[in-house]
Amino acid sequence: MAEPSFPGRVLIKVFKGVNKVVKWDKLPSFIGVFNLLAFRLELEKDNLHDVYPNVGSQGTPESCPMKDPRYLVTRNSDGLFNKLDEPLMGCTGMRFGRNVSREHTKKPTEEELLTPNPRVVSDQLLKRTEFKPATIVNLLAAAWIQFQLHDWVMHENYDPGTDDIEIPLLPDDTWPSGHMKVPRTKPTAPLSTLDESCPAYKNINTAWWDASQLYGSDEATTMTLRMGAVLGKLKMREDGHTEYLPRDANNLPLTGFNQNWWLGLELMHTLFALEHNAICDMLHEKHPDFSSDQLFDTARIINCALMAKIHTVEWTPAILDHPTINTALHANWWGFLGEKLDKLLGHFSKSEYIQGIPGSGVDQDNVPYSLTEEFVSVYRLHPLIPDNIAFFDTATGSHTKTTPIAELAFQKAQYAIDEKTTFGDAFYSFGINYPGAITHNNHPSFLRQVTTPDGQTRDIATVDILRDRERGVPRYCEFRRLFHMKAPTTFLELTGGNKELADKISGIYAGDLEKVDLLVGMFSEPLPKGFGFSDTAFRVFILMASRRIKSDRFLAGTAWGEHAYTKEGLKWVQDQTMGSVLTRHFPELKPALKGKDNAFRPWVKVGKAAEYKGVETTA
Ligand code: HEM
Repeated sequence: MAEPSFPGRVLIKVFKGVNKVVKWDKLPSFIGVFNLLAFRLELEKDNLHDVYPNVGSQGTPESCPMKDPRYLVTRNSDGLFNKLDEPLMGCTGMRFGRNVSREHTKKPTEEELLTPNPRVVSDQLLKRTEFKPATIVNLLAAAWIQFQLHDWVMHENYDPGTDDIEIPLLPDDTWPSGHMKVPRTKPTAPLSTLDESCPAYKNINTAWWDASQLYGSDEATTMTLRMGAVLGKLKMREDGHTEYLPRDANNLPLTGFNQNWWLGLELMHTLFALEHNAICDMLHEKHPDFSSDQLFDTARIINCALMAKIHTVEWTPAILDHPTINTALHANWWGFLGEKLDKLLGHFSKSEYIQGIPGSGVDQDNVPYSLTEEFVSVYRLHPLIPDNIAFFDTATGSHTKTTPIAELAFQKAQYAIDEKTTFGDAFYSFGINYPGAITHNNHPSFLRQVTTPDGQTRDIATVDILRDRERGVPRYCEFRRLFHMKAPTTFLELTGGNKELADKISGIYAGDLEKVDLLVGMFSEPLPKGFGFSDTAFRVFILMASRRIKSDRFLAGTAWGEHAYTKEGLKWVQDQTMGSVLTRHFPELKPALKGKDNAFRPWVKVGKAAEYKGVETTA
């Protein structure tokens, strides 16, 4: 919890008054950014909650000594030593924190868990009836966010059959086997009596922005991924002119985190593994004295920071296409001085407002860094996934095939790359395919009956509802109040005047607005102009997006500098973009990216691609 300074308190108060008359998104953007800052300061004060009983749980230099001083300037795969005096902070296996105080996160009774029936919510409110595209972004934006999410979070569930939740099915439900069972989330061992009534869950990935989805969340995995590669590189499988991610015995990719795999993740992981290897080549040329470990370590922090920058100044402004957000997010990275002046004058100020959060000094707002249950909930963006992908030839734009995602998922993800489709073609196709809009009745059919490689068949829409309840995430109205937002007082207000939707939701929730699930509420509320997801979700992002950078020694702290990154490395981070990464590895994409300053917005339809009239690329 961070008590704001006097000017901060004034800012919060002023904008509380202003927002009674004008909402933040309607203000001119140079005022709106201060409104967002006021939100952030208030959220930092009230919405960061540790779930450990004492600070000792984050480890001490004595209980967890750093045996190899290399970790002063490079990341440890387990997430250790990011904070030197509390070395376990953000590590693999540490608990998810909370954005609301724990008395609001009680474990539900079985009745609360299943009311209203989550399968009914899935069937009536979430099931895709027709594909509704999100036309402000392309399909790379969907793949990117899942790729990032796998860097930050993942829960651990019980093995199927050990402790299942059985979801009652209505008589006409066609679910196979007639029984829908979902293994419960595994709670961590209680450390206090509070943990009994409000269980805590562990994050099986590191919570740091350390690209653990690519490099692994433990040192042993990282070593495996490097085995057989030289000069600090990640191992790839070469086949003619194409480099692929290597496979395990089950034909799943060998990478840092390979759950919930599909072609989108195949593309992202391949691209950033290639980028890692290109950074190693650059470093080797400039620093021929570097050992393989030094090359790996340095390339990893450069690659991680580049991804953090791409996410901050490219992905987020693409999906939240609003001038105030654009200004605020560029200020997060570059400060109000802006990119051009930062590059011209060099990094001279420690103020995050003047030159951005990187290098401005670590601050965890007096709460140990973790990602939170509420953060996971607002990232449940499964409607982004379409059911089919249309593929095109990069050179001619000719349509080559349209393939159901089910045939491009898990072990089959690499099958899209064949004699007709190169990686370049697949990237190009993602550049002009739309993801689904994050709204009602748009969860893909593929994910509403999906069998994962562990043999479980789940309806992810049902699971999305169930998990938030199970993990004690407040329902929509309470969630909004706890995030300092006004809760709606009627169903009609919730849906912004959409009577048909309001009546439908009211019917499902038996007229009790307080019972409306967070996800359902977020999908119902009217969006600010240009927004791809709800203002409610955005409040969590305002807080947590800055915190991910500001808490991290390798981004905000003492390890942000030439001594760790090298001069060339820092320049690489600051100069490269998603577009330059794509065209470095796939130069054939240049015509499609011509004139595009953001690779997550729909690309140019080259040649014959414009003739294709399928829903995948045509709004
Ligand atoms: C084809 C693509 C995808 C597949 C196959 C997939 C599958 C899954 C599965 C099986 C789970 C675990 C469900 C459980 O709790 O039992 C899950 C969780 C989740 N997915 Fe996806 N998903 C996909 C795309 C996405 C995308 C694009 C997002 C957007 C960020 C996303 C966000 C999440 C989140 C936030 C969770 C909860 C993670 C946790 O419990 O820690 N997924 N997904």
